[in-house]
Amino acid sequence: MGAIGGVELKLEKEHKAQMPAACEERILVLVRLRPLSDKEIVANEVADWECINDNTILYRNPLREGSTLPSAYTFDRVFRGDCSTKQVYQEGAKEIALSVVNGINSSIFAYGQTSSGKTYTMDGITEYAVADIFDYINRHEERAFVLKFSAVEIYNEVIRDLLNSDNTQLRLRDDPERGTIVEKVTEESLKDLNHLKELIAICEAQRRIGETSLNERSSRSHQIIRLTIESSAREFLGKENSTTLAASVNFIDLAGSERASQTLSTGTRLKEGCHINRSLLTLSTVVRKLSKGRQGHINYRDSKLTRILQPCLGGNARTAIICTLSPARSHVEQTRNTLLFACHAKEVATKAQVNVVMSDKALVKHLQRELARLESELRSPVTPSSNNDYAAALLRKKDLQIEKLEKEVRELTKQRDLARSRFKDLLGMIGNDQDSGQSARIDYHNKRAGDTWEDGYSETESSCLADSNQFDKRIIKFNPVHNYDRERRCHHEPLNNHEDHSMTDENCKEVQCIDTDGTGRGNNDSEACAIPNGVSEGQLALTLNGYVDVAGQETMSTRMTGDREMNHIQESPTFSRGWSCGADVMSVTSSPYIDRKNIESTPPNGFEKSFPGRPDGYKMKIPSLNYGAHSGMHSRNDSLSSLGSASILTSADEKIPSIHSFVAGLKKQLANGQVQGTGLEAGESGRGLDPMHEAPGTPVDWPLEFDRLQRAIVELWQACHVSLVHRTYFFLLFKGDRTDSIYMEVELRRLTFLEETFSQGNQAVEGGRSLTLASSKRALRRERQTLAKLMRKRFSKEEIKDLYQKWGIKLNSQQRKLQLVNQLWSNDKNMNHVTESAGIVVKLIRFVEQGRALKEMFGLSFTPPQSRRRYFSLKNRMGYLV
Ligand SMILES: Nc1ncnc2c1ncn2[C@@H]1O[C@H](COP(=O)(O)OP(=O)(O)OP(=O)(O)O)[C@@H](O)[C@H]1O
Repeated sequence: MGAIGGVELKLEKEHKAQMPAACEERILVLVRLRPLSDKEIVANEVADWECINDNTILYRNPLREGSTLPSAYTFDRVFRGDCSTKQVYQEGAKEIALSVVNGINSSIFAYGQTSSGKTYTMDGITEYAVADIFDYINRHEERAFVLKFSAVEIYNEVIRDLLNSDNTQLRLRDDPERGTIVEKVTEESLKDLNHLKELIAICEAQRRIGETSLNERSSRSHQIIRLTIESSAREFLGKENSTTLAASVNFIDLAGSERASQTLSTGTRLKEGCHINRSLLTLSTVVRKLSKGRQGHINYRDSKLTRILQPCLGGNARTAIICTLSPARSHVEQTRNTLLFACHAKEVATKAQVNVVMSDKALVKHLQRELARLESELRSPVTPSSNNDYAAALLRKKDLQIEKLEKEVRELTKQRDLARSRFKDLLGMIGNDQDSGQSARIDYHNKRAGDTWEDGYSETESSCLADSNQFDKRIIKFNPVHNYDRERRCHHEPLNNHEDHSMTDENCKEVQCIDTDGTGRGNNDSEACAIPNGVSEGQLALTLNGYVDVAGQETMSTRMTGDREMNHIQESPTFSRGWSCGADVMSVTSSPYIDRKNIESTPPNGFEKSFPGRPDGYKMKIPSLNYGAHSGMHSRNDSLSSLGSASILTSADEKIPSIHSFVAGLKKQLANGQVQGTGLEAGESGRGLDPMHEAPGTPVDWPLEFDRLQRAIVELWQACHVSLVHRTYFFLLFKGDRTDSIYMEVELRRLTFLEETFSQGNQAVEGGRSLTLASSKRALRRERQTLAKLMRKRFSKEEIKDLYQKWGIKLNSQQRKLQLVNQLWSNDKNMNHVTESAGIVVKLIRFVEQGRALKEMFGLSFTPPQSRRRYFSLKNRMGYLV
């Protein structure tokens, strides 16, 4: 709907009936096979393609029988070589083209390899369509029409006005209402059909054409002819209730994809060919991505062509694509590429709307009416209306959430008190131990390399594990719009050259317009990595770091800043919570479910301003976990905690509210209708209200979503070569509790970022350390070796034998333990395998799950973890620690 200022506009009945507003439909895909050309006949070319009916084209090549490539392709309509352009128009493109007279944007474009017949087809289609448009105009005298004509070409990524003989380069501009527009393009008012023919002749004369060995008159540019039609009912002209239908039809004759080896291009032709192929490549990438749904970043901005065509590809337009083919055997590869493009295109949906422009008067009138309605609603708030009902329902929902939060607060307070009393007991016992001459203080940092823990886990092993997780200890920038459902790339495969936009002229020579294996990606996803407005890098930064409970000091990992502060052990036994950290996490982690626009318009933490109150003097000091190769100081807990605790980096003096004040403030805001995104003002539900349970987009069907997230994470672990210990730890801690969603999303984003970074061949440099795919692989290999060494210590001979049998390892084979460990976590698709692997790793490293306490290492919890060491040494005396 052509909305002006967000106002819904009324349509004239006649037009509304013909095309309901916002109608989603697939792109119409037509395929036109041309006959063999004279040149091809002379060269004794064979026609390998045949249209076997109106919808199917078949590849018949006796030499290729048994080939795994598809031989039949089905489309909305296919046209044989002897079909005329008029037939293609009448039976294919006409309906779409003529939508324009009803106020619906439409586009017809021809796509195909060089010399396949695009210009031949589009010339005819344009002429027939315009003739029909004039015919329509003549038959509808009750309406006044204004026609405007413009034409541009994109030549070597430069836009030129085809109605203007000077070579001025036109620029593209993004208009908030009209989308991408070509600035300063000439628009001629059309008088009649003859005038139009004259203008088309001018365009033809201006367009860049060159000779190649495949086509004497090869179009070296993409041509876009645009006809804009506005119409109003004469009866209402100049009156208040006058409305205008306004739409454009684009006739687009693309330059043809080409292989330099076939066109024998050199010099200028070769350069043109490179530009042509490059922009067609972007077009095919956009179409391919759109064909898989609109998730993720669509790289329209990678070429001028796709920027201009954006509305035709998934926007407000009806679109028909005519794919032209040569039947010649020598072109089979290009023909297949075109058909592949056509297959993707037929999956792309657009959402055309009737575009209605109101006269200023009508608009003012409409706005006045709207204002009056809103005022009257405001004056009588008790009057039941759908809005009020909605608001009431929303408030009820929020009340329930608050109740739930309060319950949680009570529960957490209880846990905190319990922890405090445990802590006191512990201190008492430490005192006793010290009195008796046995220091219970665990000075991890003074442990020497090679020391062995009482559970037999040596420092060397520990350091290996820690080392393998170095990358966990870096700062990660979130990618707020990245969709983790997007297709996974295999890091072992080379990046698809076809999508390397930095290709040289040399490799351009053989570039094909289609990404045939579908694994390629646009190279310009940088935008997707942007940090949402209003979110500081600090807030977005995660540092994966550890938690160490040292000598009975209560510390929290929820604010790992990675700075010097962490080098200290918290002096005071004050127990603190990381609520503001949690709130930050929400603001970041909720984003996979919301679109970029929402992210950008939503403050990272709607509550920060209202709850400034972390108690003065709050300072969390967390012992540094030194993983450095030189330190030689690794503790068991160091390594364990390094494996994946994710916490948000916030500024050291940030204020953290208590949960009570948070809830109280929340209630107050709700009562005042101030809470952002409560839906009262924007019609959206609960954004930012309860970060734990109502994170925007937190799925209703959590078990299903949990399963999906878990699988995505497991796959990414595998793709990023993440430490097995980390995987195990995470996997066992997060078992489907609804509140796990936060941790899972944090992890998912961390991994998505890593994968993205690795796939681009970049290194993640965080916390002063660099991490590459290769270094992760190496670290993982070392970790597997370390785990293999632990096999003997953790399992009995019989158990090991059973494991070998179960995992299909020959009892007399070499390096059996390593073979076994190499199999662990190797199948990211099989959750049974994953569970079994986790079970073995857990035993190897002797983790004991401690529920919430350990979850804290991943960033959010209010319960202090117990020291493993203390657990072992004191458990007999302190049953409640178990
Ligand atoms: N369906 C058809 N029937 C008869 N001749 C055709 C047909 N399609 C194309 N031709 C002829 O094939 C030749 C190449 O066609 P055209 O120039 O339209 O190809 P193109 O795809 O636009 O090429 P390029 O991308 O190089 O501009 C022309 O001589 C044209 O007349």
